[in-house]
Amino acid sequence: MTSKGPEEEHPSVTLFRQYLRIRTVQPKPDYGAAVAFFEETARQLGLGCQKVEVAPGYVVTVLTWPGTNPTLSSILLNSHTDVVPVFKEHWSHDPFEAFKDSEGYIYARGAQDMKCVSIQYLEAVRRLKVEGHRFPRTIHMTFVPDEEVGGHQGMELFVQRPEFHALRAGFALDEGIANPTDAFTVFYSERSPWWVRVTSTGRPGHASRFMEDTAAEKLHKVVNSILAFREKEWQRLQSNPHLKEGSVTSVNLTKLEGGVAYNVIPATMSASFDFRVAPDVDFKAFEEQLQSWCQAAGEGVTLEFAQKWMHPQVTPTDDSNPWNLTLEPEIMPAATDNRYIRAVGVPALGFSPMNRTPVLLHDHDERLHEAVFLRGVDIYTRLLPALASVPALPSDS
Ligand SMILES: CSCC[C@H](NC=O)C(=O)O
Ligand SMILES: [Zn+2]
Ligand SMILES: [Zn+2]
Repeated sequence: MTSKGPEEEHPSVTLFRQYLRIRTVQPKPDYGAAVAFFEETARQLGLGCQKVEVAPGYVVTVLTWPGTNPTLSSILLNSHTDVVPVFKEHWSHDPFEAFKDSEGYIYARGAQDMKCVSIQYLEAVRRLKVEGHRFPRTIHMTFVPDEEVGGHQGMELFVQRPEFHALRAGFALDEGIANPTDAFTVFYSERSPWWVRVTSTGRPGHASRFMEDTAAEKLHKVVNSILAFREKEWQRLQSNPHLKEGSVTSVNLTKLEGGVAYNVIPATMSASFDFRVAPDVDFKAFEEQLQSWCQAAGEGVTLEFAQKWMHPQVTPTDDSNPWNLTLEPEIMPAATDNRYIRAVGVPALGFSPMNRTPVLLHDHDERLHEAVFLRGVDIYTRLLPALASVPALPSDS
């Protein structure tokens, strides 16, 4: 892959790098600067711009390119504006400088997840508008806050608002994940996040004694049961080449809490788990399984949910592939705002046009090659006319 010198950088790459420099990093994202950036871009592109404050300080920016047939439902292009924190000392370059190396790799938090996609949507629309096109269906681009921490102050609230329903979205696109091969991955469903805290209570006392019924022993049993389940799912994934990561249920032990001193047996200890439940799992039976592992550990072991998504949806896909790209349909291993969009009945796919790219979302040295970025703009420039020209469907009336 070749790249141009800085003096002849493609303007779409320059805009991408400008956006990457806005510090929308959790836990204190500069959302004001991002909203101002999209307002200014809307002005330049001649697009309608609406701001919807879904919670105090949490604004969804909607940029609209009206279609020629207002009776048709619209195409929704969604992207989140926040990015995850960095461990700066592990980066080769400042993650908020959008440094481009001599080969053309752009280093920045958000380069893959998912500031690239936001700018690709905008640049594809810019090109199509400059070329004088109009399409029957309206294209809305939504730029939403808060995805990286669960979307509770972002898309989860937005889909319940009258402003969302007024968009009349008939089909949506949101983020996917890079693919290191020549193929592009398209996500048609997601695993459901269940965040579970198991709390064990037992007899306290002097830690020099063989006390019976301690919180730690019982917690240990539950941890063992859950980690044995993890191993079973891992083996199932490893042994079947047809299964992808999103098709099995994953779990990780992510927190252990409790205790006050070396020589005091604590009365309470807890373990927190991040489960990602595959869409074909019987949720009721799975919850009962969790409960029975707690009961089997002994008295006083309970569980609570900090997050429990119960509406897994699958967006139907068929073999028609108007994009002429090699596509690999998969279930998203992580959770994105697409789950909220699908839950209100809008078919949605997760797609970030990055092939031949290592998966670096949330990682150190997150980066994207400018040529891959620009090819993504080309892809949307071909995809959007196809989507926005789909003739009337039964669901449109
Ligand atoms: C479950 S709410 C958190 C959402 C988050 N999304 C992206 O990484 C995730 O952990 O999948
Ligand atoms: Zn993301
Ligand atoms: Zn993310």
